Amino acid sequence: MVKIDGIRIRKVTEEFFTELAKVGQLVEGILNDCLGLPAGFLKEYNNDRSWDVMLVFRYYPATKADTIGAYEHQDVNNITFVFQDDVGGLEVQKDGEWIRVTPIEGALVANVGDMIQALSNNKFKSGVHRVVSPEGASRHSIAFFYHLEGEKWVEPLSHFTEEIGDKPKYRGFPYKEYYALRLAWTKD
Ligand SMILES: O=C(O)CCC(=O)C(=O)O
Ligand SMILES: [Fe+2]
Repeated sequence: MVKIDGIRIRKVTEEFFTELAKVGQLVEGILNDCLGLPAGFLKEYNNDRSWDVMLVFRYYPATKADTIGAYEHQDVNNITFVFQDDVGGLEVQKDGEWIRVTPIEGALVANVGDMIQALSNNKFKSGVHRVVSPEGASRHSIAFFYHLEGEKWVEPLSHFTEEIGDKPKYRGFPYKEYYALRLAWTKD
């Protein structure tokens, strides 16, 4: 019988969550600089961590009828971090081709989400990805979704629109509106 130490699991999970939120801030700072935004802009804008979520997944082995663990999608949030085990299966789309994200021990996959795409007026695109079901084994992964707080107003930043003479490709919206639409869409 497996003995489960609930208190320890909770402690480790909370520590892990806290550390991943810090990684989120770090990578967001790198994106901020790569996008040419004023220093600390995204940090100040995305200053509420109450919508961040961490999920643990188990993907069952492929069957004849079912070979996809997670269908092609883009993440709704700012940045997602994925730890996948050595079974693999995560794929990212580039120029219409699916490219395998090879598992590397200890590596963290960082995925740009829809909010970075909207804020940057498509300068950085949200990555299209999927998970193919493993052959003859189950796959496990942990995903940390670095979000915006729901009330946060999202619109293409002036840096990528009026300042360079480009039209906004998106209207402004509160993040929770888009999030609710995407959740409803996933349930269909
Ligand atoms: O399990 C994975 O590797 C990725 C999961 C994923 O793409 C998602 O939950 O949005
Ligand atoms: Fe995803």
